[in-house]
Amino acid sequence: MYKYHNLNPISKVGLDEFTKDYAPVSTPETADAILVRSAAMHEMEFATDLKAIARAGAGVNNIPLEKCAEQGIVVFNTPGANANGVKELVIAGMLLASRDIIGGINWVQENEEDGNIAKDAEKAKKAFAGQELQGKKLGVIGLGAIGVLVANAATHLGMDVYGYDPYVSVDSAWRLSRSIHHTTNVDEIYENCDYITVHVPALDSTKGMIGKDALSLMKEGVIVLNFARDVLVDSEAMVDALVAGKVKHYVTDFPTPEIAGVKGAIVIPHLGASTEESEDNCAKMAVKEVMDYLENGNIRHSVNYPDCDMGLRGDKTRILVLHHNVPNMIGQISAVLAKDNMNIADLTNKSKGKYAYTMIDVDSEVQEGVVEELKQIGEVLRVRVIC
Ligand SMILES: NC(=O)C1=CN([C@@H]2O[C@H](COP(=O)(O)OP(=O)(O)OC[C@H]3O[C@@H](n4cnc5c(N)ncnc54)[C@H](O)[C@@H]3O)[C@@H](O)[C@H]2O)C=CC1
Ligand SMILES: O=C(O)C(=O)COP(=O)(O)O
Repeated sequence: MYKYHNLNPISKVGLDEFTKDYAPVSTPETADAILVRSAAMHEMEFATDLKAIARAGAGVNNIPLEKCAEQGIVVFNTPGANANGVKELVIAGMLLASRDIIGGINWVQENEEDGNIAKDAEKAKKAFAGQELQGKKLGVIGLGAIGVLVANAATHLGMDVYGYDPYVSVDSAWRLSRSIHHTTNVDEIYENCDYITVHVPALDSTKGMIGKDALSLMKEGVIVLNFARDVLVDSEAMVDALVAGKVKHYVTDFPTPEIAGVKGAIVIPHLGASTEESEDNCAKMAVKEVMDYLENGNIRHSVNYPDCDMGLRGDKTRILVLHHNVPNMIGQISAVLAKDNMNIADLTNKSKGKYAYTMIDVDSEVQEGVVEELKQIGEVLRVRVIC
C-alpha cells in the first residue's frame, strides 16, 4: 500500500484517480508522496520514506528543488494543466484595467437604495468610461503554456501582440499564432506596448525583472499585468510608478503589503488557477505522475530530475538509481549487478543538470546485499527496487 499526504486541499476528481493501492495519511512523515499546491515547503524536513512531491500546478518556487534532488526525492509539476484558467483571468485583468468596471460596480452598490438609480446611473457613468483593447499593443513576456494562450487570445480581441521568450520551446513556438510579432529584445516591449503581461517562472534570473529600469522605458500610462509571481516585480519601483502615473494600472494576482491598497493597483488574491477545471486537471495530472513513478519508476514532468520512461514494469524487477550526473555511473552500477550474475534486460539513463537517473530491468530477484552495494557507490542518492 502506498501512502500520500495532501499538503493543500487537492481536487477530489484528481484524488479519485488513485487506485485501491493508495491511502491518504494525515501527516507527511510516513508518506511515499506529497501532493501540494502553493504551501511553502522550504523549511520542511523530509522523511526517508518520501519519494515524490507533486505540485498540482506550474510554479515550483515553494519547493526546495535541490534539497529534494539531493535526498532522491523527485519533484513533479503539471505543465499547462491550469494555463487556461490563468489565461481567462489575465483577459479579465486587461478588461478591468481598461474599463472602470470595479468603480462602476462599486457605484451601483453604494447607490442601491436610490429609487432613481436607473436615471442617476446614466449621469454617473461618464466617471467610469474607459478604453478598448482592440488596436492596442500587448507585450507578452514568457511564451510558455500561459503566455501562448494569452498571446493568441489577445489577437482574437484585435490586439497587436508582441512576444518575447529567449528560451521558447519548440512546442510553444508551434502553438503561437503567426500573427504575433516575435521580438528578441525585451526593451522593444517595454518601449512600445500599451499592455505588458509577464508569464515567466520565479527564478534568480527573473526576480525583479520589472524594476526601475524596465519601468523607466515604458510608455506613460502603461498597464502592467503580473499573474506569474510577486517577486518578478520590484514593489517599491512599481508603487513609485503608480503614484507618478507612469503605470496607470498594475494588475496582479499576488497581494503584498506594499501593493495592496495603492491607487491604480488591481490586486486579486491568487485566483489564476482557482477554477474547477484547472484544479481538476492539475490534480489528475499530479496523481498520474505520482502513480507512474511509484509503480513503474517512470518520471514525467519532473522539475529536478530528467524525464525517463521505460513503460509498464510488467513481470520484471526494476531497479531505480537516482544519482549525480557524473562519469562512470552506469559502469559502476552494472559492475555491481554483473558481480551478482544478474542479467540486465533493459536499461535507460537520462540526465538533467546535476542529476541523473538510471532505470534497469532485470530478469531475477534483487538481493538486499546488491541494493546496499549500489547505495555505497559514491554519488548515488537513492536506490529503489520495484518487484
Ligand atoms: N496566478 C496563478 O494562479 C498561476 C501562476 N503561474 C505562474 O506562471 C508562470 C508561468 O507558467 P506557465 O506558462 O505554465 O509556465 P511555462 O514553463 O510553460 O512557461 C514559462 C516560460 O517562461 C520562459 N522564460 C523563462 N525565463 C524567461 C525570461 N527571462 N524571459 C522571458 N521568458 C522566460 C520559458 O522559456 C517558458 O517558455 C509559472 O512559473 C507560475 O509562477 C502559473 C500557473 C497559475
Ligand atoms: O500553478 C501555479 O503556479 C499557481 O500559481 C497556482 O497556484 P495554486 O495551485 O492556485 O495555489
